[in-house]
Amino acid sequence: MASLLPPHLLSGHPHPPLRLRLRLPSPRLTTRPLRRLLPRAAGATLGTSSATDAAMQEFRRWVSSHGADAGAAPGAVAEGLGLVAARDLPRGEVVAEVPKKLWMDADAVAASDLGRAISGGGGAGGELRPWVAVALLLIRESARGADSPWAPYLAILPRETDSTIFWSEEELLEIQGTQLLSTTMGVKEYVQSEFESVEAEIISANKELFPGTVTFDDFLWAFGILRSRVFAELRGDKLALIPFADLVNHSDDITSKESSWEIKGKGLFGRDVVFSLRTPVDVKSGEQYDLEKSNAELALDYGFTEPNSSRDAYTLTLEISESDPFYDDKLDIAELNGMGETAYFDIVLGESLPSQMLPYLRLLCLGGTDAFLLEALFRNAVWDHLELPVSRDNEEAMCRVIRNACKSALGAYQTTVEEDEELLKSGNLQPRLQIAIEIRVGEKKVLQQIDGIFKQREEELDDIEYYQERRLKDIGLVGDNGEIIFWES
Ligand SMILES: C[S@@+](CC[C@H](N)C(=O)[O-])C[C@H]1O[C@@H](n2cnc3c(N)ncnc32)[C@H](O)[C@@H]1O
Repeated sequence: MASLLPPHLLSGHPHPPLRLRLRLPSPRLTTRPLRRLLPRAAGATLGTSSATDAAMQEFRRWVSSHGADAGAAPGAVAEGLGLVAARDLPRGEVVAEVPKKLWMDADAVAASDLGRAISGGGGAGGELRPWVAVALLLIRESARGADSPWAPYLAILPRETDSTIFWSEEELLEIQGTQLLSTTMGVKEYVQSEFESVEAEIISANKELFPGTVTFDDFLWAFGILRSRVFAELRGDKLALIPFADLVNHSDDITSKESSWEIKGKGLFGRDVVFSLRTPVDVKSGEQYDLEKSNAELALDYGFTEPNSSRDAYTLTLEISESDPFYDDKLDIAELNGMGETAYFDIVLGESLPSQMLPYLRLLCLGGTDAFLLEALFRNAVWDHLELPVSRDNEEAMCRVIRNACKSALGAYQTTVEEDEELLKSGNLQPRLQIAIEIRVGEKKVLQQIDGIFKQREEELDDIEYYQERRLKDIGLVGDNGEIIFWES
């Protein structure tokens, strides 16, 4: 999905070529100018998180008429719209109870004229990915304007968030060199390709459902809405937009991972399905996000970051090169240990390296006189050996390749950590610029941390105990202080 720059190759013999890929940005940005021709529900203001008073009133009425507003009501808050407690709510209190008929999900698609067109048309329509089907429902219902049963909800949806998928080319320049730019471009390319196929197979074949022109930006809007509002656990076929409950904002005070919602039966014989949301803490704010997300993921999905260093992360992508003379053996060993040809390691600021990273790296770098460890004879024990340093050559190659990769990745940023920190200190930054700076400074710090770990390792190369030494000790030929034990004496 993400576009990758050419791999970093470890050249020279006797070590095999090693491929270490850092996800880096595509050289050219291809953002399209924003253009919206799609009709919108009357009364909607489609600016960032701003709904008109009339639209809000209508939405409140709609929510209330379906009995969804249990303990809270929609209101304007610092993060745009949110759920505002109607009274003091103790922990565990129900704040929203949204009946199934309000959800925008696969069942709603199937019951709509869009669903009939998709299934009637046969072919690819019937195999639509759930998110694509719901995205089309959002666009179709927006096109119906006031006739749509979801009109009051559609009218309060933001036109865009600060997610990087909505950034202009100029704004994206602020994250030049970052992994986030690469991911953002990859996501947009993916959405573009999905759009091209639904445009050809569904949109242009059903002009009566999609009057006017549906643009890529409309489709990207729908994708952005889903990405930022769908509850993480409602994936795949269960994907659903739950109006009203999706007004819950993220609060970094909440550390509970407990799910604060459930889908349950209500009414006579429990036949009416509702989405019930509870407060996870004693306050009015709710929580819906995956707390494990890095700042880059928060920026991509929701358009904000958190000033918390444990959210600064960088993903190292390591890969067994197909041109490695030991490719088959290395792949076999990786697979036997639950890994594959490519491995992704998320490195978090202030945390140690993921435990599998060093063994995997040593495996990639294995060659020359160490290649005997790749023989079938060692297959069951080799991973244990890789957990510890194998040889000076191997350990040195591993440090060199990682440090070169860090150096090259760090060279792609336009600013230094110090410059970014100065900018952050100066304050009063536009939200997107603030996000951009926090992301790029965070990534650089993680890269510097990785480089530092391997620099220190390089300095210790002469003092490390390697495989041969451990082996000699194991079989009693070397004493604990490294002296050779002669049985003749
Ligand atoms: C599920 S929606 C919540 C409702 C949203 N505030 C609205 O106006 O429609 C998630 C979006 O709310 C905003 N948001 C939520 N929590 C936030 C926070 N802690 N800081 C900044 N923006 C936040 C972001 O735009 C995010 O994409």
